[in-house]
Amino acid sequence: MTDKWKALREHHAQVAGRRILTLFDEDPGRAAGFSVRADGLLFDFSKTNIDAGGRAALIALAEASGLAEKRAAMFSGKKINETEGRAVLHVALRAGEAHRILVDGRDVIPGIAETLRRCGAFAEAVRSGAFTGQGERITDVVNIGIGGSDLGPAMAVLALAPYHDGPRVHFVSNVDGAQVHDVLRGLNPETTLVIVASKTFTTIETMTNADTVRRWMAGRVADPAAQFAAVSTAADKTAAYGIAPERVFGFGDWVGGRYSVWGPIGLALMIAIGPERFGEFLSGARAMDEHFLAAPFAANMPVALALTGIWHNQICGYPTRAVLPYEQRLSRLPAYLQQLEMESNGKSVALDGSDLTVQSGPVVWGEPGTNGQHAFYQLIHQGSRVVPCEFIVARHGHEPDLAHQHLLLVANCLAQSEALMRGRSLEEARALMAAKGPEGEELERQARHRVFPGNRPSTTLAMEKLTPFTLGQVLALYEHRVFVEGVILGINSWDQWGVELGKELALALQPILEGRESAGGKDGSTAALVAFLRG
Ligand SMILES: O=P(O)(O)OC[C@H]1O[C@](O)(CO)[C@@H](O)[C@@H]1O
Repeated sequence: MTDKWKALREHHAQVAGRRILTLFDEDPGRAAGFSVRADGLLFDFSKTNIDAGGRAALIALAEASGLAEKRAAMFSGKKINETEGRAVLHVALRAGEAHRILVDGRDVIPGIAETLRRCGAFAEAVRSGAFTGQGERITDVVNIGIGGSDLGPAMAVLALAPYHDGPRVHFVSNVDGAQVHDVLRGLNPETTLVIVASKTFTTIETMTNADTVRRWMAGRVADPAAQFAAVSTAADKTAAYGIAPERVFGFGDWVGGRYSVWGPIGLALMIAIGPERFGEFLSGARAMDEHFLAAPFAANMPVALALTGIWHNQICGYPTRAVLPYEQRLSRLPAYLQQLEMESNGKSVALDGSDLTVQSGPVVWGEPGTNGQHAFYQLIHQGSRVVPCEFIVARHGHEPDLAHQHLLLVANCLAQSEALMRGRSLEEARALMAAKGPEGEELERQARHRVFPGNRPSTTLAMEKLTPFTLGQVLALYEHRVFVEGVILGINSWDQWGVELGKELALALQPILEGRESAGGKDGSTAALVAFLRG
């Protein structure tokens, strides 16, 4: 463990248990001092136990990790994905044509621009009815993909529902046939466009679902392949699958699946909201990239979000963090962030192959408010574990005639972070109960149940309104947060070897479940479950 980590731990030992509220008494300017603004976004981390000394120690840790150099390396196309020998260039997908980024001596920007133009033209053709498949205007689009080839576009289509003016868009990801069955029910094969989205074009769930949908279509249309498009890095495999090259949209292996919504994996979103709005989504991300590159660490939003994460997880030892959007249309954001954060930073081996000496990245979970308030907030307020909460809220909704409901939503969001910090003391609980009647031991017993320990940290990310631009900003903010945390932990955030073993074992279990092979070599539990579940 380096001196910087030790310094942080020592600082934490001195301030642990201190009431966050006292920091506001000591520093009336705390709310402004411990928040960061960027292009209309406000990130407030003042309701945490980070003080000036803690922030300085966190920034020193970030500086010592080589963050500035690694950030420059990522943006310039260096092969920072060391275990796979790849550059990491999702930022190139939104950089704009004025840039030049070399990978293996070749500028990747012209290819990206060309693919974006092709996607835009195809999306427009589908939206306008110029693309008719085999006869009729497309009414429904089915995106088949999983992980990064599903979560990004599925989350964003939902988030940007007010801008949705294209055909209906559906998503199939799970190998559970129930999902594809339910999605296809009610769709007309003659007016359905299928997008097979898979970076590798080998993922078993996606290819199995694609086969199922192709069979469904073949029952009604002469040439199902004419209504299939593909998004993939594997042009040879999409061709072998029979998808015409003019409907295949590629991207480089330097875009990780969970970072790929900005390119052709976003095609379903582009069809839903149109290329122009999609361009605004990219502009929002680009604005966050520029901020991330230019702002000093102390005023840098992704750095502040990441350092708050490091403080809570690796220093305070809180093993999870909750993402709580007070925005129903962001209901898939926690799932999206689960993949982004946990597939990126859920690793306990450092870049040099040694074991990490600190905790790997945290468990990320969440649900939109106010729904979560009526489900799991009980534990957040009174459970024995501390869960740092990340609130997300917008000043305005999209429904002016329901502004009173939006105001209630905002009030709830602010009330929760206030309640988490402030809590309710035993004395306050006693006074509350005394007014209701019980006395003596009964009053004491009842009061204890109504105590809130408080002093529970939270952050709030606030925006004007959830638009394509602000959604782009928010997603890029979280991407860069993951990057900064990964650099500080000294891990490779860009691979995902941890998903491989289960895939291999599932393949080996198929013939056993079919009864073609014996469960002989399996452990007792797996063999018994096979016996129970076999056909
Ligand atoms: O786009 P593909 O190649 O089908 O992969 C889907 C997902 O599977 C994973 O590789 C994990 O299994 C993710 O990283 C990825 O987003």
